[in-house]
Amino acid sequence: MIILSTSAIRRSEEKEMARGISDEELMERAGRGCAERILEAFPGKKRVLALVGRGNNGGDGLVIARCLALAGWDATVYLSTEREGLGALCAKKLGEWERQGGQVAPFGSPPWAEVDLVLDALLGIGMKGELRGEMAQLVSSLNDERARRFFRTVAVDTPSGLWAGANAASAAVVADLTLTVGYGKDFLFREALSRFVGRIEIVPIFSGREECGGGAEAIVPEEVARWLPRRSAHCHKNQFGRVLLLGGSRGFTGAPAMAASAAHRVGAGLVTLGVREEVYPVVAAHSRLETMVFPISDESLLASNLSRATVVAIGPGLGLDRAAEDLLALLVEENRSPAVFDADALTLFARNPGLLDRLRFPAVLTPHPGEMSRLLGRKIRDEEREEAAREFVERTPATLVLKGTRTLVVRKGESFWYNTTGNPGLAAGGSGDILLGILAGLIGQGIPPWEAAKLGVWLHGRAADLLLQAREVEEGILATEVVESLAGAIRSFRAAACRALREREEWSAGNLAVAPTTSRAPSP
Ligand SMILES: NC(=O)C1=CN([C@@H]2O[C@H](COP(=O)(O)OP(=O)(O)OC[C@H]3O[C@@H](n4cnc5c(N)ncnc54)[C@H](O)[C@@H]3O)[C@@H](O)[C@H]2O)[C@@H](O)CC1
Ligand SMILES: [K+]
Repeated sequence: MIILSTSAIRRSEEKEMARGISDEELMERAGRGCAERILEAFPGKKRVLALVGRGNNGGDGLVIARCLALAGWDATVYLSTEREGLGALCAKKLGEWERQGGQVAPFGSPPWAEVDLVLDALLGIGMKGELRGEMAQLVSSLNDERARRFFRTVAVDTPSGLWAGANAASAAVVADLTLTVGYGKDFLFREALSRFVGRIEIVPIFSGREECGGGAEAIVPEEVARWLPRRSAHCHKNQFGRVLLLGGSRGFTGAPAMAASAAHRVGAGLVTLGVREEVYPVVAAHSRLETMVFPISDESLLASNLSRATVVAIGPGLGLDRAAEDLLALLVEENRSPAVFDADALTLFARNPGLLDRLRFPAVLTPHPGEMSRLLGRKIRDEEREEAAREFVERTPATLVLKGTRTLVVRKGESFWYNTTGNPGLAAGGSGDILLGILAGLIGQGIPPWEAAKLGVWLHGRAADLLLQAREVEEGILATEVVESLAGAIRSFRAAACRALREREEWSAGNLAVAPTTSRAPSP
């Protein structure tokens, strides 16, 4: 899904209106689409407080509140301004809300107590400059209350206070989830602003499609669904690849086994794991029974596994000694299948950059910011991620997966692709090993590395998001649990693809122009 500037999004809105779609219908599409995603992300009946601003962002918030109330949630609206100050469409949606029996909290005192979720529909892309006046105070209270009452905040379109000129020190809403409307908005994907934005979902509202963005794309489920097609009933294990994983040394016995589990769980046909002799018995004993473990020191086993592999992944717990260097050099010379490089393999490339130039097979490199800094020989700040990534891929045909809150996938001549899934629960040991295994498992099945990289980072984050949804705390999400959540992640991109089809069918049937007529008071 393309990522655009605010002004380009405004132009898309104008084009849609030129097709005969009113601004009210766009608001209904936006509000209903957001509500559906909120109901999915926060299961069970919740208490929601919708903070409503004067413009169309506030109008979106009122449509969302209406939909949530109709779904049985306990919804309350708080207006950030006196009623006379509301824009026309926002005032109309407020009228619909009240006719439905919706509650409006008294002006001046937002009822923070006893809410599970706060909806930030104060300001969207109509925001100009840094926050001012009472709005700045309201946003600051919201952030303080979130910190002490532990509710979740969902931002509608943008976290209020963020705009193209914002920086990490700007006054803005801190959201757990941002539901952005239409297309991605460029500033939302900046790593330095990710602490405000949280997870991003894009809620499509335009029937037409912009062909060309500003050189950046968001990885969204309805698109990644294409890259892992349904299996034919007539299939056998060799069609799903032979993954060869190499790593594991003293003190690092879990990493390669976790990577192997992840490869299995995304559907790899066969997974072979080569580890150092000194840890071979330990890794063989605690790996999954499905994984075939062998000691790398057995040269004939290594050679035969290398020749038969449909993908090789190397790095987790590999070590940085002479033996690790030799293994990497051997791989670079002998391998002809696609390969994924992570962890110690990246540090070894940083020490010996000439090796990277000798790759004669498709490669994916998955550095975290520290490893990226090592590869480029200088420290990379959040603001420099894109520039550094571009500089790196100019030198090599490899696909680069630059990890971060907004993991970036890029290769020479292509747009930047930003991941939209994942949560702070992934900030724990083992996450990178799981991602490596996912990527290897997908590539091994014949998915081209460039697509597999985008699909893989999405799946990895989504698996963690499903865990967070079920546990409601980020703390203590284990990498092994993320592996077991991968089936749910696969199901969820298929469900999203179905939803995208249904939304388009509803729009073309033209049944969203007005609010539902069913008058039903929200639950008390
Ligand atoms: N662009 C589109 O295609 C669509 C936009 N929609 C919604 O409409 C929003 C844009 O609506 P509007 O243009 O009405 O603008 P907003 O609702 O984002 O905000 C406009 C108001 O914000 C106030 N404001 C601006 N800068 C401020 C500052 N620095 N400090 C304090 N207050 C400030 C002004 O009083 C202005 O009236 C989008 O973000 C989205 O939520 C949707 O309804 C559907 C379609
Ligand atoms: K907002």
